[in-house]
Amino acid sequence: MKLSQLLKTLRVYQTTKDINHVTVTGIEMDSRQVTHGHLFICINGFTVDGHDYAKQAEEKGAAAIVADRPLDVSVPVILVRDTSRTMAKLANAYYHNPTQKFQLIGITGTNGKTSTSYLVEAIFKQHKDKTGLVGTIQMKIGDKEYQVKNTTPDSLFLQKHFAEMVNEGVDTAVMEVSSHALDLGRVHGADFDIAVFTNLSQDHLDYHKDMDDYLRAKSLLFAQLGNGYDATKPKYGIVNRDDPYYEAFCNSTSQEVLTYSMDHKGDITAKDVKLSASGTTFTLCTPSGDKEITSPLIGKFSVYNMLAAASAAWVAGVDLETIQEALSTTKGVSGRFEPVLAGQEYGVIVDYAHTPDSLENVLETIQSFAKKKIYVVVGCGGDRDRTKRPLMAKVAVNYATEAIFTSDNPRSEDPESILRDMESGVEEGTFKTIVNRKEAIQYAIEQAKDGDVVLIAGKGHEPYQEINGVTHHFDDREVAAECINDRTQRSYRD
Ligand SMILES: CC(=O)N[C@H]1[C@@H](OP(=O)(O)OP(=O)(O)OC[C@H]2O[C@@H](n3ccc(=O)[nH]c3=O)[C@H](O)[C@@H]2O)O[C@H](CO)[C@@H](O)[C@@H]1O[C@H](C)C(=O)N[C@@H](C)C(=O)N[C@H](CCC(=O)O)C(=O)O
Ligand SMILES: Nc1ncnc2c1ncn2[C@@H]1O[C@H](COP(=O)(O)OP(=O)(O)OP(=O)(O)O)[C@@H](O)[C@H]1O
Ligand SMILES: N[C@H](CCC[C@H](N)C(=O)O)C(=O)O
Ligand SMILES: [Mg+2]
Repeated sequence: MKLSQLLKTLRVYQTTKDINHVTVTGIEMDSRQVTHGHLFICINGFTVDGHDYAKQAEEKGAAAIVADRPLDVSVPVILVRDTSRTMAKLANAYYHNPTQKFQLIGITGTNGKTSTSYLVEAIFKQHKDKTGLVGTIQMKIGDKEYQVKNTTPDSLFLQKHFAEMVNEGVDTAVMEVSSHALDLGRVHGADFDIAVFTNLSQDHLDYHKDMDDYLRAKSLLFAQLGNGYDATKPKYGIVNRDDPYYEAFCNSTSQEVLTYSMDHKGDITAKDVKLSASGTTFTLCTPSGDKEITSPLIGKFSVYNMLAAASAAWVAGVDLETIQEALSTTKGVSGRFEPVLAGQEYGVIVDYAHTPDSLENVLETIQSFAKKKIYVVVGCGGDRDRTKRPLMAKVAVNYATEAIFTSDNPRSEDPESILRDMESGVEEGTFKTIVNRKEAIQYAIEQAKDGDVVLIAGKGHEPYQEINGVTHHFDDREVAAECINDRTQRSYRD
């Protein structure tokens, strides 16, 4: 593509050299990936400054470089104010505005994004759409799966894969939109048709200054709904009416908003909700009629996720029978309230709860059906929100018969000091600390008796544990199954 053509998408920029004859063969933000003819964009990151790699990009064949300051290179430099946002604009233009060519549903909120996204995917699959999905666990185009590093990847990765979705004939894509992504402009230029808000509670206060700042970032998804695109195309915001922050989301968009609710009046609601250890039934009430839903998903929070997904589908025009069929047959997502079944007589559940609110939701659910004792194995991630640590510890102690504090992903932090932060939220003598996660899981499983439940929280689907910058293979489900089998074998021998 001619660079001058690509730059038409920017209003304010300067070039250090004539660019009329420059053609670019791709856009790259990582100098190590640059090949001949690429346009290299310098991003000032959290770890290093991409401007320091401009020379390397030139040596590797970059045809031009986008920067926010003059550089000592001989290829043309395009000077802009904000290279991150410019990258989103350029990527969008380079891949020919892919998100205008299919329906895009964005989901934001503290908890439930991944769970809701798979429900949305299931409904649109049932509707015979070809689907795309971007989120914490993976990216999918149809049934093809791709690994992702971030819940919401950078704009370059996103636009490139949105273009692939167009080529693969995707009709509807659903994606999780993290607060980091919104704040850093990773979804800048993505043309969302429907924006869904699940809920807001404390998380990520390492990155965001305070809850107001976190809310501001989250609400950007609603703020960008329909901005700068074809005004005749309907856009909708979908908001959880029962969340204390619902008004802020309603007020963040100029588009029409629909609410879903269990406890208030809403456009889409759930009535006669029956929760049990084996699943959930409720009546889905919509402006176009009611449907009985019988779902294998467990817990009140799952009803919220189903309401959010049903609302997005309903507003997109999916018929109620299709929504009913999909919700009734869709099983849980990997690592979300996932039972470990190894023939034991006590329950073992692996769950991705890593915030105070999600931990409380999951424990409330377990408490409602647990016949006897509840053991909770939980830790908190290193290099992340420290202030949620004592709160998570408190929730665990409040609900558990025995709470076992352990390591999650300590990352670069000292595991012991993360545990001290957790312990500061609870009284001495109300918990046990076992730093090694495997030993903590083993301990809980050894205690459990017939009818008890062991919750292993925080890591869900993650197949690794990051300790001191090194990533080791570690899967809570595998470790739990090993511990159960080990105990069973010993009991045969005794
Ligand atoms: C804090 C944060 O968001 N960091 C993201 C950021 O990394 P960074 O700023 O450290 O990047 P950097 O290493 O400083 O590099 C800066 C620039 O120099 C370039 N570079 C670097 C080295 C080199 O040799 N040559 C070169 O050109 C890099 O390609 C980059 O363009 O940019 C990277 C590329 O897009 C991201 O993968 C990375 O996410 C890291 C892995 C991360 O953990 N992010 C978390 C906090 C996050 O974003 N989480 C949310 C989910 C939260 C939720 O649960 O809701 C998410 O959406 O994933
Ligand atoms: N609607 C909900 N409200 C509260 N907690 C929920 C809800 N849905 C799921 N959870 C709990 O939160 C955990 C994480 O769920 P999920 O992965 O769907 O959230 P997420 O928003 O994608 O999280 P992340 O920000 O880490 O990507 C689940 O394992 C469950 O414990
Ligand atoms: N998306 C979340 C994942 C947390 C998972 C938990 N296991 C941890 O490592 O803290 C985050 O980046 O905060
Ligand atoms: Mg997620």
